[in-house]
Amino acid sequence: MELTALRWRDDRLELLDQRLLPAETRWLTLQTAAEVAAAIHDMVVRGAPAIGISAAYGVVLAAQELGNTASADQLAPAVSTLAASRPTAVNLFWALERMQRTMAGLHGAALIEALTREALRIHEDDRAMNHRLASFGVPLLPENGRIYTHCNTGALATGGHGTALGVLRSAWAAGRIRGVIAGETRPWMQGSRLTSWELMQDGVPVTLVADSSAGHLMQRGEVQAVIVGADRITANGDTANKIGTYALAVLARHHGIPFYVAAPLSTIDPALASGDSIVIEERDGNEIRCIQGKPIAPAEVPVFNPAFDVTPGELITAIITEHGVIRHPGTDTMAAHLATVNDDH
Ligand SMILES: CSC[C@H]1O[C@H](OP(=O)(O)O)[C@H](O)[C@@H]1O
Repeated sequence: MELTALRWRDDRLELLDQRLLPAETRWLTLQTAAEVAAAIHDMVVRGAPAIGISAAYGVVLAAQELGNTASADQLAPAVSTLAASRPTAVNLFWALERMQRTMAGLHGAALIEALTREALRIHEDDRAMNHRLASFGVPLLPENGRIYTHCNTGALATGGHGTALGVLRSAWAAGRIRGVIAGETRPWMQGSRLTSWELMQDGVPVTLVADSSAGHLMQRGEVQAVIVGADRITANGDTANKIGTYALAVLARHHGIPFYVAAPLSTIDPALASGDSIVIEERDGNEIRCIQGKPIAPAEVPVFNPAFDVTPGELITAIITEHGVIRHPGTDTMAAHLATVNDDH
């Protein structure tokens, strides 16, 4: 059975609590929009697409609570609560906007039914889209290469299969690559706790490494390409992704190694001209002072804990979406890609 981070069952949202993986598999059942917003903020569920899908179901839960009084106006507070859960991944706001467009002219049971259909569509579309995205990404990877990836961009971060990790899953299944190197991804350890766990379940050869060894591995010729996900891509191809991504892009450029970003169209934010405008989430300092709640630093030491950084488009070899490949990301190539999408839809 395909691994999933979330499921909609009996009109309730069930989330796999990713804070406990890989030691414990525990599902939480959520009944309100406020519970979903808290789960997103606390990273019970994380990953840009998975955050958007969860927020969409959060709107359905809010509408169910309102019942016959459900309307766009009545749902506005719940939408605002969900929108405030995390600031960087644009998929959250994209999904909420799709749900708001669905509300037009509907009330009560009809509104609840329409919102439920839309949330399920967002969920199913994401899983199908990841497989299409992977089909464009696999041919880009060096044959028999070992590919470095950062953070977690798999089934646990999306509606299923994954973005960057979806490309790697499909590449392994196609016999294209010989394995994956997963960076542990401090401080939240998505690489060690989630990516290595996902890949081992699928029998994909994975080697877990400390983030700090990435340059050494590239210098020794152990890495043939890097592929990562994204949380927000601006009109000129600048890409916000998990903290540490920018350093990997600089290292890859220095060593002449291709650097790919895999992300759905819902992660592209053409309203922002460049990465300078992206809000970078700062998280609690104890995520760095502690590991799994155990102190590894003085309790009062000042901490700076940005959850993301921005990689300039000129350091990215190509951005892979479900619609194709954007080589040499920049304002013109991004606009051309989006134009072909509009032409096809
Ligand atoms: C396809 S997931 C995209 C993105 O989300 C992750 O961040 P977080 O775990 O904090 O939600 C990471 O940046 C992934 O690359």
